[in-house]
Amino acid sequence: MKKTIGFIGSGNMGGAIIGGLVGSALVAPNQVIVSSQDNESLKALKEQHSIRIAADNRQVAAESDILFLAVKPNIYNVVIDEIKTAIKENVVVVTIAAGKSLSDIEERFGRKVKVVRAMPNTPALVGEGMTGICANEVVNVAELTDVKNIFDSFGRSEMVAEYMMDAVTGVSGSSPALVFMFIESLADGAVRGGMPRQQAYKFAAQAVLGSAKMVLETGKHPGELKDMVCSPGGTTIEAVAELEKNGFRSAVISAVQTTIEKSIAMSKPKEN
Ligand SMILES: NC(=O)C1=CN([C@@H]2O[C@H](COP(=O)(O)OP(=O)(O)OC[C@H]3O[C@@H](n4cnc5c(N)ncnc54)[C@H](OP(=O)(O)O)[C@@H]3O)[C@@H](O)[C@H]2O)C=CC1
Ligand SMILES: O=C(O)[C@@H]1CCC=N1
Repeated sequence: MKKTIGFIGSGNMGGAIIGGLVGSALVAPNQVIVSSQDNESLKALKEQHSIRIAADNRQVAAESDILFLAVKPNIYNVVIDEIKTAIKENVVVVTIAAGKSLSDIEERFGRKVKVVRAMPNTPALVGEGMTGICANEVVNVAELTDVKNIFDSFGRSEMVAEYMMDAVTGVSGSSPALVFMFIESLADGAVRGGMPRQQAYKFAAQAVLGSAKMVLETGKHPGELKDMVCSPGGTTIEAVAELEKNGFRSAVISAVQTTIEKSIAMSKPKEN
């Protein structure tokens, strides 16, 4: 890809996308330009990935063909107000903010800019991201393909209707936090059984990684894969019964539902 890819914001998600993108070799490091308020993270990104650091947000806006807004949702309006007179005529703006709709972004720019709305996740950093994507009608097929290729370069992505973006936020945007809690809990259980902690994290994480791969690669229903682990009268069914007793599935469903509700609440208009 010959385009310049810009990032405003170099925090957890911006940093993960930059790391994944540069690692994938889809673009050369000097095609990536970043600005942020956080000089420490900019320095670290430059040292690690040899990308270009801009003097300010307007420089990134002026040079980018594809411009990622990777700041917190409550900073979007400030950043858009700052850059809206600096962007290139045909720039594709990519928003990754929870609860920011395509029309929120268009309205703030005050004109029909090309906008792609994406919900990625931090596993992008290790090439295993999952991203839901939608776009407004002025983004053409070639532009959308370029943006999708960026997300595909560090994992998987799928086009979804915009109304599904709140569910995407729950099931893959936020869910890594829940999975990390699950891994931590599995490891705590193993530590309780006498395993050294670092070793327990490795065993737990590899079990989760392998289980996820089985879902993706066998195409079998997760319930069938669970049944394959549960020997009659064995150890696993004891754990399954214990989790059911404690409302595990219901707790996870409610947790995802709360992220969806929060994402919807965040999209309600507020001034800043
Ligand atoms: N974290 C995640 O897992 C995911 C996050 N997202 C979305 O990504 C976006 C960023 O989240 P996340 O990376 O976690 O947040 P972070 O706070 O980690 O990163 C935001 C970055 O923007 C910088 N920043 C703040 N104000 C400005 C400004 N005016 N101009 C330029 N840079 C600025 C921050 O600097 P400083 O730290 O100095 O304030 C920081 O580097 C959010 O909109 C979020 O909804 C989407 C999917 C997953
Ligand atoms: O917690 C958040 O709001 C962001 C969006 C999805 C993951 N992190």
